[in-house]
Parts: sequence; structure tokens; C-alpha cells
Amino acid sequence: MTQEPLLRVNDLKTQFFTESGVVRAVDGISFDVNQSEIVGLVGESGAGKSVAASSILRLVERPGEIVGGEITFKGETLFGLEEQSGSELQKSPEMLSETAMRKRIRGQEIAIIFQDPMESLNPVFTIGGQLREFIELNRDLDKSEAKREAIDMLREVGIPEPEKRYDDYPHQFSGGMRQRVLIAMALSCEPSLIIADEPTTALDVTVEGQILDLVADLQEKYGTSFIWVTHDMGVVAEICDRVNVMYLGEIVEQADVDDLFHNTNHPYTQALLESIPRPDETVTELDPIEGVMPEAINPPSGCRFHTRCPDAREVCVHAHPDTRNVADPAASPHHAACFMHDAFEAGYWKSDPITADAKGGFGEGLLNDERGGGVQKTDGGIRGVDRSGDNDNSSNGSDKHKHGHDHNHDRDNGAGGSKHDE
Ligand SMILES: Nc1ncnc2c1ncn2[C@@H]1O[C@H](COP(=O)(O)OP(=O)(O)OP(=O)(O)O)[C@@H](O)[C@H]1O
Ligand code: NI
Repeated sequence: MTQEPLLRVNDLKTQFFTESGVVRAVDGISFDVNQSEIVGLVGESGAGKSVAASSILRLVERPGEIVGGEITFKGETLFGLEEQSGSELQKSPEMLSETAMRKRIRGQEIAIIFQDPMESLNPVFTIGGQLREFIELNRDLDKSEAKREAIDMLREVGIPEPEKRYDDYPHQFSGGMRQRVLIAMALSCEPSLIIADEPTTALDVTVEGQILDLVADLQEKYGTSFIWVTHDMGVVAEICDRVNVMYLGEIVEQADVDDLFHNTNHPYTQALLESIPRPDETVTELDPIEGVMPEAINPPSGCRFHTRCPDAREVCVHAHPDTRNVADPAASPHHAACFMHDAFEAGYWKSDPITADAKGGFGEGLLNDERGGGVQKTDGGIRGVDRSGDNDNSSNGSDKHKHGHDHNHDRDNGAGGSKHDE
């Protein structure tokens, strides 16, 4: 791709300085977002997806801090460090000021949508009033123009009878409708990029399908780029053009969506894909990925996934794989951080497979799940993780991924087709 990407994230590192140590939440990730594409950030709870998303807008709060890397957007530096006379790294003089971020970038150029619309909507004001005020503040429109625009936006995102619903309060809207309002709000300033942090995870599958369809339509109409954060490979299949798979603060695989699904190059991605239930089977347990993701405060040596990887060998315990292009040079790039590929000369194939013991007991049965295989459009995956402990990811209980799979998984009658229906 010769064209400059809209957003470029290069070697981004974000850490939390806590009493128990430094949490390397995002540990050197690089990815691009081009004009008009939907780029996925996918991985289990605690992988660093939300921290990566909020780092882009410089919304990370203490004790968190971006400690390395560079973020550029339309040629401007949202974040950058520079070596000063000593060896101290300092904020680059090119980096946009906090005022510029607030006035020009957030909301206007890059909008963000969170999972819980009630965090973004004030319960004591009407839906229409909030949308109108947001439009008034961010665009050069007077009150009545802003109101007209707000109603148009509500109609655009599929709110029936928007003139009437304009005066409703948030609690009078369903979860799906509230999420549509946030999409309307995000779109109302015509941003170039929308960051969506699991906006459909709390919704039931049918409503989720409708929202994903809406987003796909709006994306086509407005040419907006998206970063879509999700647990769910089914969602990735449905709307993403390119995908970054995150594990413990790192991107372990990065590819075009079809390539990622049909030519998977990392065992962790494989495990995520095999955790998607098939629509023709009734599945009661959706968690074939054994073991808990280790903590970002003290990640495993070598390849961070080796403690859960069915393909791990000695070399994986001791050396850390960077992320390399493993595709044919003539093909579009496909990056993976796994020693089994020829792009690495780590001696993987000569190295001894490691036993479950050496892997801390997580190795057994990681991927021995019979229902795996095949790329199916479904809802499940490992989504539905209990969000109640969201601020406490570092203490993932071993049953963390066993929660929340009791909602409706009957996607067959759901709205929305998939690029990957077979
Ligand atoms: N305020 C904080 N203080 C300390 N650690 C934090 C803080 N916020 C996030 N972390 C840690 O950073 C890591 C990444 O968290 P993040 O929320 O980005 O994960 P995620 O991939 O978005 O997970 P989820 O799917 O549950 O939202 C986790 O280890 C988490 O515990
Ligand atoms: Ni998150």
C-alpha cells in the first residue's frame, strides 16, 4: 500500500504503574488503519484491547501512561517521543497539545463508542437533547439546525419515528436503541475514524447482528474507518477487513480477514477460531481454550502464549518471537509471531516439544475440542465474559470465561449475513 494510512500506530507501549508492579498492558504493538476500512482488535479479556484503543485518543489515566511508540493520524503526531540530549525520552515537539486533542481530534476526527451506552448518555436528559447539544458543540450549527440534524441522524441509525423518540429519556430506549444513539452521536461530526470498544457485546445476538449490519451500511455510505474491538471472532468475520489478534499486550497475528480465517498462522488465533461454536450444534460450553491468560504484570518468558500453546517447543520457552511477515512476498502481508514459520530461524522444528508440566499444566487439552474447525459465522466465540470485573482483569479467576454464555445463541434467524457463511 503506497498511500499513507489514515492512522499509524508504531511500537505503542502503555503501562500501568501499580503497587504490585508494572502492568505492560500494551507492549509494543504496531498496526495501520487505512481510509474506509474496518480493522479488528481481537483477543481475550485482558489482552490490552481497550488500553490500546484509549491510548490512541490519549485517554489513558493514571496510574497508566503511554511510555513508548508513535501514533500518527493524517500526518499529525497524536503521540511521539524523542531522544533528548541525554538519553532521556521526551514528548516530541510535534505532538499535538492536549487542547488540540480535545478541540480538534476527539469527537471531531476520531470518535469512540463504548460497550455501555449508559456511561456515555446522561439519564436525566432526553436522547434528542443530548444529541442536539453534542452536535451544537462540535459543529457550527444553531439550535434549530442542530435539532434537525439530530433527528436526521436518529433516522439514519434506524430509530423509528425519530421526531417522537427525540424527547424520550435513555431508559425508555432498549440497549440496542441506545447503542444506535451512540453510533448517531459518533457519526454526527463526520469523523474519519470511529473506535468501537465492544459496542455490541452486551446485546443479544439478533440485535447485535442488526447493529453490525447498520455499521456496515453506514461505513459504506460515509467511508468512515473503524477500529473494532471485540472478543468475538464471529463479529470479526462479519465486519472486519483486516484483523489484529492480541495476546497479553502484543499483536500475535495480523492479516486480511479472509486470510486470517483460511490461512491461520498463529496457534492462539487457531484456538480463538476453534472456540467459535458451529451454528448447527447446540453448545453448552463455549470455552475450549484451556487455562487462564497469564497476567500482564509478569508475562511468561519467551513466547507469551507458550504456557497454553499445543505447539510449544523448547525454543518458545526461551526466545521471544517478534511479529514477522510470513506470507509469500507477492501476496498481501500476513504477520505472525510464531517460531514455526520459515521467516524465523529459531530452530523450532529441531527443538523438543514441551510437556504439559513444563507449561505449568495448561497444555493438556488446549485444542482437543471436537467441535472446532471450519470457519462459521456464529455469535459465540469467547464473548460473553463477565464484564462485572472489568477493572480487575489482572486477577482473572480461572472461571472467568465460563460466565455469560447463557444468552440467546440462536443466530440462524438473526439479522445480518456474513462474508464467511459457507
Ligand atoms: N487502571 C488500570 N490499572 C491497572 N491495570 C490496568 C488498568 N486498566 C487496565 N489494566 C490492565 O491492562 C491490561 C489490559 O487491559 P484491557 O482493559 O485493555 O484489556 P481488554 O483486552 O480490553 O480486555 P476486556 O476484553 O476485558 O475489555 C490488563 O492486564 C488490565 O488488568
Ligand atoms: Ni476491553
